[in-house]
Formats: sequence, structure tokens, C-alpha cells
Amino acid sequence: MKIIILGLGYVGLVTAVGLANSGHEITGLDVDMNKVKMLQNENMYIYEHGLEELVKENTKNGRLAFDTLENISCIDSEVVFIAVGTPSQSNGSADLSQLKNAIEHVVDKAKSPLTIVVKSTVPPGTGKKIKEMYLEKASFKHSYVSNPEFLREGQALKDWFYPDRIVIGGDDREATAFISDLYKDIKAPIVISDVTTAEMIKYASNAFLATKISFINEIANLSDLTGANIDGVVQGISHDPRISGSFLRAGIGYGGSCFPKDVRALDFISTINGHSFELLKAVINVNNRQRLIPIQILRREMGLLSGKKIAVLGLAFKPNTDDIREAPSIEIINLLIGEGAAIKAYDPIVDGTEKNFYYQEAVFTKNVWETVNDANAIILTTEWDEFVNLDWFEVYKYTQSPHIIIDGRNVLQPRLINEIGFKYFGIGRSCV
Ligand SMILES: NC(=O)C1=CN([C@@H]2O[C@H](COP(=O)(O)OP(=O)(O)OC[C@H]3O[C@@H](n4cnc5c(N)ncnc54)[C@H](O)[C@@H]3O)[C@@H](O)[C@H]2O)C=CC1
Ligand SMILES: O=C(O)[C@H]1O[C@H](OP(=O)(O)OP(=O)(O)OC[C@H]2O[C@@H](n3ccc(=O)[nH]c3=O)[C@H](O)[C@@H]2O)[C@H](O)[C@@H](O)[C@@H]1O
Repeated sequence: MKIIILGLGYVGLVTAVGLANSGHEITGLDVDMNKVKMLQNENMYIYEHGLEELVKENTKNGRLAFDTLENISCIDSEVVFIAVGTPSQSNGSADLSQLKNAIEHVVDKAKSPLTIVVKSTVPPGTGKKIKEMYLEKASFKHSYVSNPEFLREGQALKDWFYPDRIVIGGDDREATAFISDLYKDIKAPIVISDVTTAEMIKYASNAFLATKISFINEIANLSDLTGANIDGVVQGISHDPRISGSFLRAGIGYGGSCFPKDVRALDFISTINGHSFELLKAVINVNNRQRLIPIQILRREMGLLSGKKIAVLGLAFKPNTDDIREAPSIEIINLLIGEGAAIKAYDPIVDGTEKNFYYQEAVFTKNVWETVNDANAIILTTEWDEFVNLDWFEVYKYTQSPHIIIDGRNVLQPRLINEIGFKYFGIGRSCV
């Protein structure tokens, strides 16, 4: 089937190759001419394992093509997927301007009735409003389906081909059945609901996962104060299948383009609906506080940070992605620069100099050794394998007193690191 996809970011591009792989004929459209040009030349602008190969393969076999939105005079497919961004506004609400713009284009350029499938994360009630504002006034009777996406960056293709579930929300049975059929070669439970429920499922999922993270971070903080060991605590509680062991990695908190923005948006939605979602507010506050812990430790251990040399390992918000949106590293580096510290930072994928306008005074190095050279302290902000598997004996030789390591992701072996001579600090591991 011919399918058009609007928005070629992480979600749109993965959707494009995923559906092309299922045999559909995909045209991916974006408003960003540079992105489209790169894709037309089979170059990637995001780092996602396996994506480049699938883009190349499907382009070659004629199932995948890219263009700019403005280049398209009419939309002649039966289905349009929308995967545009829904970033945070300053009050925490989701900015739906990209979505509205995309819908306007679809309605304007459609030459026959079609099904609009929204993959973007949008507040519950958005689909209803879109129908009232645009679809009921359109020349053709278009169907609207909410099909939220649950992929994780860094393993996006795996999540596309082997999802835990596929959620399809529609107010008309024909449309939901039609869209379910597009996924027939993917083995996963399909959850059918109305549009608003599907929209809420997405927020509830992200908010619940974020809650797990803030919860375990609070237990870790308390473990530091009481002498318990967070690793043991997690091991102990995760045997209970009602709790499960996933998403209980304590550290400097969640970042990325989704959890922070979606949790804020859900909080905003609650407020404007007259409900104060106290639990969610606490999740946000805990997360904001969590990333300050490395700075608190450094101040406590070294006093004034002015002139202190600090190495930051990791810029991306998690390993195996180049995404730095709301990465804890950003705030940590900025705060340390504010304190007068001299920062050197390194990430295996993110080139701070090119991509990142946040950290003007930080020095971005090409490898770990340049970064840690002469450092008084190291903060591990992203648990890339390269850092976990480092020869820490060797690293020690490069650093200088007081040889502090703050393991913001609890991935190093505290005893070994201490034995080498470092002063190790994890999150919830101070008893070790
Ligand atoms: N990044 C992720 O891992 C996940 C993201 N989501 C949700 O999916 C949505 C998209 O996220 P990302 O792919 O990360 O965003 P992104 O920001 O990487 O990509 C969005 C793309 O849409 C394009 N765009 C903007 N307006 C457009 C228009 N009118 N027509 C065509 N293209 C347009 C932008 O140029 C950009 O390339 C968001 O709502 C996000 O919350 C959901 C699950 C996972
Ligand atoms: O809506 C989205 O965009 C996506 O958001 C998250 O995916 P993602 O942000 O790519 O990455 P995660 O692996 O969920 O990690 C998010 C953040 O939480 C942190 N985290 C994760 C797990 C954990 O136990 N502890 C923890 O601090 C990670 O370091 C990272 O900063 C969800 O996991 C996806 O299901 C969802 O589709």
C-alpha cells in the first residue's frame, strides 16, 4: 500500500523503514530540506543502530523515497502517518503547532478520503479537537487514528519489529481494523481503544516509567543516608513480579526528548483539567534534584570548584544514541562552568562542538584519555560500554588528586575503583 509519512525524526524514519520492510510503498516527507537532502543521498542525520542499512536497502528496492512537504502538490495515498515533534512549551504543555501544520497540509492536499494516523505523542483529547477543527470541515471524510509509538532510542528498530504491544485508537471500527492490518506481520498484542484512551495510554506509560525511576532514585538517596546498598535493594525487590526489575536503575535521573516533556505535559493537562497530580509533581522534582547530586558531592569533597579540572564522560541522554535533548550532562556541565570549573567532555557519538551550542566554555575532546588527563574528578554521565569497559587502572594514572569518580549511572564496580585509588561515589552505593 502507498503510505505517506510526515516528519522524519527518530519516530518517522523508523516508521518509514519499518513499514517499507513490511512491503509498503513509503514516501517520507519533512519540512526540513537539509534532512530530506541527506536522506535522498542515503546519509543519516541521526545515529540509530541498523537504520542506515535499512534506509539504503529500502531505497534501493524502490519502497522508500523522501521529499520535502512543500514539494508535494497532492496526497494520493490512502494512509498518512504523522510523526512530527510535540516539544514542551515554557509552561510544560505540549506544543502542537507542528501537528496542526501537518494536518492542515494533509487536509489541503488530499485528493480523496484517507486515514490519518498520529504517531506523535499528543495530550488526551487532541484527536477529538483535530477532528472538530480540521477534519469535519474538510472536503473529504477522513478517518483519524491514534497509534502512539513506544520505541526507545538506541534500540528503535528492535522495538519496532518486536514491540510489547501496538495501540490503535479510533472512533470508527473500519479505520482501526484497516490500520491494525498494516501491522499484520508484527507479532504483538494489539490494543484497540478509542482515540482519547490511546492518547492517554502513551502518557500513562511514560509517566509510570518515569515514576519508577524517581522512586528508585529516592530509595537510593535514602540508602546513601542509612547505609543500605541500592544494588542489593533492587535485587531484593525485583524478584517480586509485581515490581519487576526493569526501570529501577538509580542514577542522575531521566533525560531525553520524551520522559521530561511528557511528564510535564501530563502535569499540565491535569492542572488545566482542575486536578493537581501531586505524584507527578514529585516525580519531576526528584528528577530535577537528582542531576544536582554530582555537583553536591564535588562541592562537599573539594570545596570551591573554581579552577578545578573536571572530566565529563558522556553527553547523550543514554547510550547508543546521539540525542542530547534534556540530557543530564547539559545541566551538569553548565552548572559546573557556572562554578568556575574547567570542563573537558567526551562522548563516543555526540560531537559537542558541532551539535551543541549549550556548552560554550567546555572543551570537547576526541577520546577518553584527553578528557581525563589531569582531571581532579570524573563524572560518568552516560553508561556507554566504552566507559564501563575502560581500563580504570590506566585512567587513574592520568588523573590528579583528589581522584574523584562520580558514577552517575551506577555501572562501575565500587570496590575495584576504590582499590585503584579513586574516591568512588555512586548513587545509593555509599556503603560499599
Ligand atoms: N524520539 C523517540 O524516541 C520517541 C518519540 N515519540 C514521539 O514522536 C514524536 C516525534 O518524535 P521525534 O521523532 O523524536 O521528533 P524529531 O524532532 O526528531 O522529528 C520530528 C520531525 O518532524 C519534522 N516536521 C515538523 N513539522 C513538520 C510538518 N508539518 N510536516 C512534516 N514534517 C514536519 C521536523 O522537521 C523533524 O524532522 C513526538 O511527539 C515524540 O514525543 C514517541 C516515541 C519515541
Ligand atoms: O516516548 C518516548 O519517546 C520513549 O521514551 C522512552 O524511551 P527513551 O527516552 O528513548 O529511553 P529510555 O531507555 O526509556 O530512557 C529514558 C531515560 O531514563 C533513564 N533511565 C532509564 C531506566 C532506568 O532504570 N533508569 C534511568 O535513569 C535513562 O538513562 C534515560 O535518560 C520510553 O522507554 C519509550 O517506551 C518511549 O517510546
